[in-house]
Amino acid sequence: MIIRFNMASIGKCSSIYWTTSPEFDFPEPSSGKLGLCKSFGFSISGTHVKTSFVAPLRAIEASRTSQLNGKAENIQRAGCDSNQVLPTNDCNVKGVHQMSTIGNSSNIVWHKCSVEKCDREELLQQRGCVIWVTGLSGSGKSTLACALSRGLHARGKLTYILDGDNLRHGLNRDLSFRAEDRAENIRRTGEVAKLFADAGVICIASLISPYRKDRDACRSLLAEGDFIEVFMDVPLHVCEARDPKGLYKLARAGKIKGFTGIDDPYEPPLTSEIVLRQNQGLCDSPDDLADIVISYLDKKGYLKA
Ligand SMILES: Nc1ncnc2c1ncn2[C@@H]1O[C@H](COP(=O)(O)OS(=O)(=O)O)[C@@H](OP(=O)(O)O)[C@H]1O
Ligand SMILES: Nc1ncnc2c1ncn2[C@@H]1O[C@H](COP(=O)(O)OP(=O)(O)O)[C@@H](O)[C@H]1O
Repeated sequence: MIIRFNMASIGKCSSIYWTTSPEFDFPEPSSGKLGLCKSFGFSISGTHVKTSFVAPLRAIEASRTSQLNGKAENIQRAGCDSNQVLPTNDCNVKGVHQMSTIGNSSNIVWHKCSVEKCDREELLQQRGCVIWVTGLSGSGKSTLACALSRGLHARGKLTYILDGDNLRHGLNRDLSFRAEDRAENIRRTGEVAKLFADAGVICIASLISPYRKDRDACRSLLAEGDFIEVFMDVPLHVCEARDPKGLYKLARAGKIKGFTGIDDPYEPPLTSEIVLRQNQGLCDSPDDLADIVISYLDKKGYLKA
């Protein structure tokens, strides 16, 4: 396993690192692994013919409210009523545009396409969701995220990691570690994670995300069950003993202010879907921890369409 840390100052943040996936071998591609096509049967002159094509999909079925993430403010989308039947190719039905005001954006209209989340899921043979890994710095979030991505990849499942450290190199480079900026960091990441889930991807977000209300706000962006919170329940003294980047040492010495767990709060989840904690003072290996999460996904039906 090769993990290299390069300390950097990006935008308003200092002491952040790019997290590299431990190197791993990709399995040989096997035909049909991702199940691109669904087989449909039809008859020609009484002969049953099987054909394969990407399912044209549920235009007729119109939209499911779960995919509209209806909790995200009062968005009424053109032709998106859950009871309304849309013609196959008609993404924007004329005359039914519904203007909305969302945050500071007014006069905006939701554009819908007949290729939807479930169609992408059919293609990928998995269900899009967000695995939200939270915990103190050094609790093993990034390591778990990589092990999970590796384990799922080996099973032919498409994942993408949104790592807090990494996002602060780009999308979130303008944010500091003040509570408001952490909240904005989590909000943006939650929105991006939601898009990945909508794409049918199993999105693994790994951020300290110290505030319960910020994590809960991300949960509320997704359909019931699609936000899976994983709490790395590793005590501060263990994280501090690990201190792979030397940040706890700097925080104890007062050289980093507002460091989570030292002079900044961490609110543990109260009802997370999965808690990963030490057994009698010993941590399971990252692969064993990843297997716990993979079993959960399997049990809940996320590893098939
Ligand atoms: N003040 C302070 N507090 C906590 N962490 C700090 C701080 N300054 C820098 N770092 C480094 O930034 C990484 C955490 O970034 P996140 O985006 O996950 O943080 S947060 O969710 O906005 O709280 C975190 O990475 P991880 O160790 O992977 O958690 C640290 O390396
Ligand atoms: N399950 C584990 N058992 C033992 N050590 C671990 C485990 N997971 C991670 N570590 C080690 O703990 C340190 C912090 O892990 P990391 O994934 O960078 O945490 P975080 O992303 O939460 O800051 C690293 O040195 C890593 O090798």
